[in-house]
Amino acid sequence: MVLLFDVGNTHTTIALTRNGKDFEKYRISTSKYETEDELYAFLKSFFKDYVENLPIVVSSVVPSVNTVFEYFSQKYGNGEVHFVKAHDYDKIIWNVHYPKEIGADRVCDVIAAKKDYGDNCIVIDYGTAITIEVLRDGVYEGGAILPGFAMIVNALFKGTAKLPLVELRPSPTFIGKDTESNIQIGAINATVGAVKYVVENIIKEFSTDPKIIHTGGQAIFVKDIVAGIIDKDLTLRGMYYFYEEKKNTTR
Ligand SMILES: Nc1ncnc2c1ncn2[C@@H]1O[C@H](COP(=O)(O)OP(=O)(O)O)[C@@H](O)[C@H]1O
Ligand SMILES: CC(C)(COP(=O)(O)O)[C@@H](O)C(=O)NCCC(=O)O
Ligand SMILES: [K+]
Repeated sequence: MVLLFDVGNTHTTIALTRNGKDFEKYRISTSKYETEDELYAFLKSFFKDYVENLPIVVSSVVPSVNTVFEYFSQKYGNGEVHFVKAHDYDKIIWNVHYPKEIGADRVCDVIAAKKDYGDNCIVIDYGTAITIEVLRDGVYEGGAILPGFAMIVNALFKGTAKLPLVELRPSPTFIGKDTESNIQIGAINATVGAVKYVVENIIKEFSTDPKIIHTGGQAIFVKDIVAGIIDKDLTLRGMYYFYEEKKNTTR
């Protein structure tokens, strides 16, 4: 058994798995824990199974909480904590200027895409920010970062006197008849359009058609709009594969 912590800027997904395929998972706000005891209290309220004395894997894009996992591992784990980093995974060539700066969530998405979908993939992860990963002939070539849907809605809310926060869902029409639909078109429909535009231009750089995989908490918004498949557990599987590789290379 291994405990996975996928720490994003909005949510932390906590998952227990023994095989990297089946996950018992729970989602908490990343802002809701600051100590290992608070984190442990969440786990004890969620998991019926024994979660003590386990190795933990952390994919974190929020450096300020990383020490919580060090303490957690010492006090409640088996002392083994693996932080996902591109430069600690040499089964993929990270063909970018600074591999160390690639977000851990992006690293996990790429590791899982390569293992589960092959050497030519484009992965889009819809969260606080929207990330796009390019895996071409088995090499990670980089990608793009866009503001997440909620970030755009929040920016319009904070940057204006009258615009409200609206429900995060695409508008069924492209001519808004009220403020809410006007904002949804601009923040969600238009952002999906931006993703489609970037992906179309990335595909031109491939000699073979890449697989398109959508993941992240808000991937559901592109269902039936953007080609490709939705794979909710991609990041978690990437974390597990990272852990497996770390265990194999340290034997
Ligand atoms: N069970 C859920 N409860 C609340 N929000 C959810 C849930 N599932 C998906 N979401 C959506 O996922 C978003 C967070 O996506 P996520 O990929 O976890 O972001 P990040 O990794 O940047 O923290 C939330 O803002 C919400 O819109
Ligand atoms: C782009 C991100 C903020 C996305 O994180 P998330 O939306 O999951 O909170 C994260 O991948 C990150 O902090 N990346 C570091 C910069 C880079 O990947 O180039
Ligand atoms: K993410």
